[in-house]
Amino acid sequence: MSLTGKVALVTGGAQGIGRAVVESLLQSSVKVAVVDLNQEVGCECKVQLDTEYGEGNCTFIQCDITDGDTLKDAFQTTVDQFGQLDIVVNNAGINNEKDWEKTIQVNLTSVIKGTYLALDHMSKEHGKRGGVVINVSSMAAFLHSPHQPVYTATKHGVIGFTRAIADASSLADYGVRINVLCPAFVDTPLLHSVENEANMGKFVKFKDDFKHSMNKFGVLKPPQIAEGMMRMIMDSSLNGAVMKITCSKGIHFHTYEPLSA
Ligand SMILES: NC(=O)C1=CN([C@@H]2O[C@H](COP(=O)(O)OP(=O)(O)OC[C@H]3O[C@@H](n4cnc5c(N)ncnc54)[C@H](O)[C@@H]3O)[C@@H](O)[C@H]2O)C=CC1
Ligand SMILES: CCCCC/C=C\C=C\C(=O)C/C=C\C/C=C\CCCC(=O)O
Repeated sequence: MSLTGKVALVTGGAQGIGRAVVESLLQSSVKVAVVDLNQEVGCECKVQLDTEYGEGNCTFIQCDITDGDTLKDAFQTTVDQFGQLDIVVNNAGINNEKDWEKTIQVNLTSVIKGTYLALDHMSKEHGKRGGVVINVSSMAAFLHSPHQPVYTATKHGVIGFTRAIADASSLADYGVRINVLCPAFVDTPLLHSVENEANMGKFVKFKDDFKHSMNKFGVLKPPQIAEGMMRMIMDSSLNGAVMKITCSKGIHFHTYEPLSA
């Protein structure tokens, strides 16, 4: 897939993994809508991106992705401003075991909504030209970490939803590839939330165990995740693919046993 002239929307794009993805897209001459809850960080991000990549190539849209109408407006604003939509990265996520229902809303429900909105704007079913969606899960989807039961559940859910809707896209010829990316630990503000009782609730007592895991498995940098993301966006053979990124194996794909009768 050539990226020249394409338009992307990245949720949670103002910092961390999303910010690294936004920069990689801008480096490939993609126009980008940065959709994020955090007004202050989002505005700072926009100023820095304008300085580095030139004005008119990105926009910041303040949006709480858990508010369905606001998320819908963010998609429409992107299309109104840049004329089309080709790439959607449903990246925004939180770690909050205390307010675990919010974690489900942000990490799973909003990823589903973001995927359906992406299909509204890109699917051949709606007379559009096709495109690509990448949903961000986590290596937590392959573990059963006692520190983060609901976070883990949401990340399992993102994989299940993405593989199923990718099959639907293929069967119904939506022309939209839908893939999922699962990073191991990445050095972002989210990773430091494990220190806080406000995030971890009663599981905060496991924080030393968690730090032991980080030491054991290592911590990636956001540009390493952006590299995997760009591969998934550009490789037109990928639909329903589950990419893992770890310190030990780098970028690789999860494989599933075929079902037997
Ligand atoms: N940092 C890590 O170790 C790993 C992170 N991930 C996943 O990667 C994704 C990005 O995480 P990080 O960059 O680490 O987090 P981060 O906390 O650094 O950045 C997340 C961004 O999402 C935004 N956001 C949060 N709630 C939102 C909402 N309701 N509406 C709109 N924007 C919202 C935040 O304002 C922030 O800018 C998440 O889905 C996370 O679960 C996956 C594996 C490892
Ligand atoms: C333990 C509490 C974590 C709270 C959430 C904070 C960060 C989230 C991180 C992730 O999503 C990644 C979580 C787990 C997987 C990490 C590493 C597995 C590496 C496996 C390997 O290298 O083979």
